Amino acid sequence: MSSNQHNISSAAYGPLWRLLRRNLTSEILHPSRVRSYGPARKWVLDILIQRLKSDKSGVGPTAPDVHAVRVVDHFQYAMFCLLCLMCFGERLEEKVIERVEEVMRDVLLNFGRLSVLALFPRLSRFVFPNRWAKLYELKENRDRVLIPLIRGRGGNREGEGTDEIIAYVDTLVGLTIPEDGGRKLDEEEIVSLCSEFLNAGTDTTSTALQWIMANLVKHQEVQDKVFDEIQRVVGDGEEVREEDLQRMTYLKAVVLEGLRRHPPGHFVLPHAVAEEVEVEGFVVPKGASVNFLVAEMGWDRTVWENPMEFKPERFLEEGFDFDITGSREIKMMPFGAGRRICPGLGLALLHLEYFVANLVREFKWTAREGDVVDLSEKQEFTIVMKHPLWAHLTPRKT
Ligand code: HEM
Repeated sequence: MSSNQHNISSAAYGPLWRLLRRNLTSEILHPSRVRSYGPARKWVLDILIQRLKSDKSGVGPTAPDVHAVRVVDHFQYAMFCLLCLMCFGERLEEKVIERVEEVMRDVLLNFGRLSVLALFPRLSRFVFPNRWAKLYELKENRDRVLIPLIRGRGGNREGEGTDEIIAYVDTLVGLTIPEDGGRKLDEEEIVSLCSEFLNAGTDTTSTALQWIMANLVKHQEVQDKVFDEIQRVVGDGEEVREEDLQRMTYLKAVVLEGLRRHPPGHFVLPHAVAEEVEVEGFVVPKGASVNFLVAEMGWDRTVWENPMEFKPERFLEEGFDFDITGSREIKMMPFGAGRRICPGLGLALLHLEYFVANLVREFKWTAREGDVVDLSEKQEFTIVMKHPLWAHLTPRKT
């Protein structure tokens, strides 16, 4: 994630940022609200399973009954669907979702190239006119697809108390800013916050999901244990539901191990130092930009035994009360730590546990014939698999 995508919320850590963060965490990411999105999760799960089943791209002539699927695009689509629903409150048509996804992806893919414009706005207009043109084009495309969705919603909150979903957009349209004369957010600000919501939660979660599933393909014994736990807890139920996940400690350990071994971001967002401070003899001046080696922390040999191994059991050893928020101690911090910690942490963990459990319940995941799962990394918006996962998906229920 990058600071520029958070142009409102991270522009200044001040009253507006606090207001927006409180709105997001209490209105949308609060556990009770997240629970109300349960039917949406099931809807998206069904879409995902359907897409995985009907993807014939890997079926060879010798194995027509077994699917080998390149899973990453399906994961991304599923996470995006779910966040679109939370953002705009509607089960949008597939075509609309694809269009929104396309423009948002374009923004992400160009991000690295365009971030220099924010550093030297005046000079860069002469040096990089084409990049400025691209920036305006991206913004126009984004506005063209997001503004109708925002206006269509109308920002009413009448759904509260009924079955209708409260969407992030509704909460933003209803927001007033006391410190700024009680004004409302303008449309541009709302577009920007919706983009942040969609971007921050899609790639991070789908990347983590891919890494975890890759490890379950590579380590069949871990996948078997996840499946045994599902059978024990859910039996023949229709779906592993949010409430079932609370009783699945091995699954939780698998997700944590995935985030430790393959954090989607190797750094947090850049942070500016508010006051000059001395840390272990080093003076860090006011205004300096600092960051944290997130991945290195999770791989630290002085903290973790055989850190490069995928071994979920390590999280079970002490009775499973691992603190991923870093409020007691910091052994890993895939979501950051402190007041800027990822506000989507709870939602992300829920989505990862929910999809891993249901995907393992639906299919046995094995490597594509002749393939070895390659865990090399590549830097994109997040740290992705250099060679995306292809897996044979054998339905467990016949
Ligand atoms: C596995 C999934 C995810 C990971 C690993 C992750 C990680 C992070 C990290 C490292 C940060 C920066 C923290 C810092 O600067 O100290 C962050 C910020 C943020 N994340 Fe997440 N995130 C994930 C999912 C989500 C989801 C699902 C959402 C919401 C829908 C979300 C919303 C945000 C927002 C809005 C920020 C910016 C917060 C601010 O400006 O203070 N993230 N995330």
